[in-house]
Amino acid sequence: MNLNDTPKLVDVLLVGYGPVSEILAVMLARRGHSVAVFERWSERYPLPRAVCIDHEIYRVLAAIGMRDQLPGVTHAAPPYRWFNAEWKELLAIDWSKESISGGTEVNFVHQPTMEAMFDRQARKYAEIDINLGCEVLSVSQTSDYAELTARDVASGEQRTVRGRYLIGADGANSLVRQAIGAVQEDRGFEADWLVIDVLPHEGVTLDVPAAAQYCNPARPTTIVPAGVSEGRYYRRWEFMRMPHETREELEQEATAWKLLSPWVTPEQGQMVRHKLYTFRSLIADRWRNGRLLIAGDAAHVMPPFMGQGMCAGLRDAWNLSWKLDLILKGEADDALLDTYQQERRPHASDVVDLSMYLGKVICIPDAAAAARRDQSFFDGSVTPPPAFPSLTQGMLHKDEQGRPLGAAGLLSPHGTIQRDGRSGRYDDLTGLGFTLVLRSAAVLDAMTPASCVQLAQMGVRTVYLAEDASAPGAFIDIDAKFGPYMDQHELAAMLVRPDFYLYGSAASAQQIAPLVTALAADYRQYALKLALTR
Ligand SMILES: O=C(O)/C=C/c1cccc(O)c1
Repeated sequence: MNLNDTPKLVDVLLVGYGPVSEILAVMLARRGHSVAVFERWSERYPLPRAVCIDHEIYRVLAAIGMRDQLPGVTHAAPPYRWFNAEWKELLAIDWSKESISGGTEVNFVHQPTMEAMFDRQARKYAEIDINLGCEVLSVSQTSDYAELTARDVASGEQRTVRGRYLIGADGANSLVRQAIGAVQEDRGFEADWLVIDVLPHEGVTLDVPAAAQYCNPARPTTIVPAGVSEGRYYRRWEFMRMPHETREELEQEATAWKLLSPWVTPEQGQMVRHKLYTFRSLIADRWRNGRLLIAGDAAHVMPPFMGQGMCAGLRDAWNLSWKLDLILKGEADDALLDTYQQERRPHASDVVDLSMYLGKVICIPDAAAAARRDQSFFDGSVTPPPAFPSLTQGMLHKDEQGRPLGAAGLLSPHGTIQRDGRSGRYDDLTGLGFTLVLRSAAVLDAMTPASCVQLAQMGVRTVYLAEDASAPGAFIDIDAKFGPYMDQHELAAMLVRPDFYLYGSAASAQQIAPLVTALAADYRQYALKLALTR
């Protein structure tokens, strides 16, 4: 394009090309929407940052076309254990246990390898126009479009592009966040840590804890896997900067090897990176202004101890994608996008708090304070960590005070099923729209004809658990993911949204009619015409 062309109009402009942007581009393109991405750097960021994806994100990535690639770039997490200076366990988070989505709670990834996979996926779509080496200089909007001006870093040439929406996934120093007038709320966590990744030499097995926080006040230390690439398993260490140390001292390669020496030596492995990061806790007060939105680190930054930094950003993308899809197709009102911040901000905020809780456990460089912490864990007087959040606001079945009713806002389960003579993952066999999942055929039989008609008009499919999957809508819960979940939450029915969260639930067949009526009211409020089919 040269300078004098009329600015091109695409569906969505994306600023930044990290994992959130890559995945959002794929999510939109696979629904046929045009996307233009602008990224200042012409090379991918070479250093791994995140190392974790949780079960929900694994399910999302599988659902958007990467199911077959994921096993090659992830590995199951071991239990995540927290120790004091004497290696007595303070806290254990079982990341290895079976999750409601199937597979372990957490998987470890080598971020550059996973991002290369995301990039390959994005480049399969003609709908995605990737502009690397193009720095976004300014962002603006009118009532009809969003606009950005970008400068080709190599040639200096500038161009202006328009999109119906513009998403800033442009990192912690987001230009788009400034453009929407958002202010970062600082939750007050700040600590410098040296982050080191090591690739053990071939054939070397290191004698190190599988995944641990070593809460030694003399040197708080993280020891975790760092993913797999081409069959080689990486490891990560993180060392907190002590009050008497300078950042420069800590960042020396010699210092890094000295800190690693109890665990690994140059004879055993290659140090592939070492970099000092300041872990902080920030959340933007505003995630949307008209056609401009932010996602990922632009909207929230958290300490890494819960492994949720990238997951939170990918959740933003997933939440945005089904709403943007409907709006861009003319099947929902733009007001649906208001539910993005309503849903994602409180969730991300709780994850920031949870990450800070963990950060405050380990970031104690004072021996007396650490002894008090240890004692509080041993005598049980410690405040337990907050629970992992669900959705609490937005497009959910709520009471008159705006509180979620029943199981509304929980993440739904996922598993292997049999349906229509085929066995496979539920998402692959059932599709991704609004779906009413019933506990049994008896619940289906007890539904009112009016509810069945309303559901059909809204494009909501109905499926039910059965012993025999020959009837339409019947499926066999092969690995017992759905039945036990529904029994645990006492659900006769759960109404699942396109992003796998429960819009609402019914404890009995009789409660399905008000649930369906509530969904119909939300359909009217957001002018939803038809639910997604795939
Ligand atoms: O994936 C991330 O962003 C961070 C992962 C992680 C996991 C465990 C301990 C840490 O300090 C970081």
